[in-house]
Amino acid sequence: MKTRDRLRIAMQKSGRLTEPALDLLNRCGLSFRQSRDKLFCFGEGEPVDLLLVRDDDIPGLIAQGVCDLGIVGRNVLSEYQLTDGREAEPLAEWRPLGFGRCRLSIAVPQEMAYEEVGQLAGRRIATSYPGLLREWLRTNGVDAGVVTLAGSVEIAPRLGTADAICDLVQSGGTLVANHLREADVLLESEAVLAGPQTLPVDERGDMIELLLKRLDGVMQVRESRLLLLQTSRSALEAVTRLLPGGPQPTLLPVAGQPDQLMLQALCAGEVSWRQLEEIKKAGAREMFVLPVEKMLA
Ligand SMILES: Nc1ncnc2c1ncn2[C@@H]1O[C@H](COP(=O)(O)OP(=O)(O)OP(=O)(O)O)[C@@H](O)[C@H]1O
Ligand SMILES: O=P(O)(O)OC[C@H]1O[C@H](OP(=O)(O)OP(=O)(O)O)[C@H](O)[C@@H]1O
Ligand SMILES: [Mg+2]
Repeated sequence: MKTRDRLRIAMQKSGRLTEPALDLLNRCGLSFRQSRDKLFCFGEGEPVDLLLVRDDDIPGLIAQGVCDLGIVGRNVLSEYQLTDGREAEPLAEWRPLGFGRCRLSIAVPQEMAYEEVGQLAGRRIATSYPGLLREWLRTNGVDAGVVTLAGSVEIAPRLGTADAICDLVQSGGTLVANHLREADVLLESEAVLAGPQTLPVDERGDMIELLLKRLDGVMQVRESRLLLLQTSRSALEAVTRLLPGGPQPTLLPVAGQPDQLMLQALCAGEVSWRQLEEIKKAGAREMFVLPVEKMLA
């Protein structure tokens, strides 16, 4: 295949992962002009374009070299490796992306007793993930029937076409609505940045490295908060002891108030109202919690 000089990333055209994936790429400094047919988006600043496709097609497009990277659920990537991509070189999960979190689980009718996986022996399990299900049954030494369905898997037990299902669960609402309960978890999933094991040794490889660095920065600051407060020097020790984890705070003098200090601390996660109230009780005032937009260490 002719090598391309622009990086091409595959992502879901329309679905749960579309918005958060675009948002993440924007935060990495990438912006796109959408083409009229909406299948191809031309990157405006950097030489990075998007291909908008069904999520199921993403691993195959990477394996064929049509795209260099893809944003796809781990569930879809793993299923591909165990089925259509069995013969191909395995793809790599370059980064977990922290959205599209769900799990692939076995669910059984509410009235069915389920203590352990052995009870599935001889039963029929409906799923859209036959590769992952067969692999899990094999590692657990259970011989069960696998009924492959493209969708609406949760209705199969009621229709009598299966005894249990293996499907994605997030809140559990779909299971409850269908009188099913979660019995076992096969896979914890989230959206991942997928790509080949080895990066191309050209400008695209350099661009991928740059993108991974920006992505790491974005992921790091996403949860971070900058805490600003004022404290007297005498209360400094008590206030510092209560600060949420993170690097050492920075202290700045306050003009005209020699006994006062301005403290600036980067916190690894949310700062709750309760934490703020405790820090205030220890002697701090003028407190601000700010989201962090970009960070370059
Ligand atoms: N209820 C959920 N909550 C959170 N993430 C989910 C949920 N269901 C699925 N996901 C994740 O989001 C991915 C995309 O889900 P979506 O329902 O949009 O896919 P789809 O219907 O297969 O779309 P496509 O038309 O692209 O094939 C799933 O593969 C999974 O990784
Ligand atoms: O545990 P829950 O929060 O209910 O989420 C789980 C449901 O979400 C997904 O379906 P989706 O809503 O995308 O519908 P679809 O697969 O029928 O398009 C998945 O296939 C489950 O059915
Ligand atoms: Mg799909």
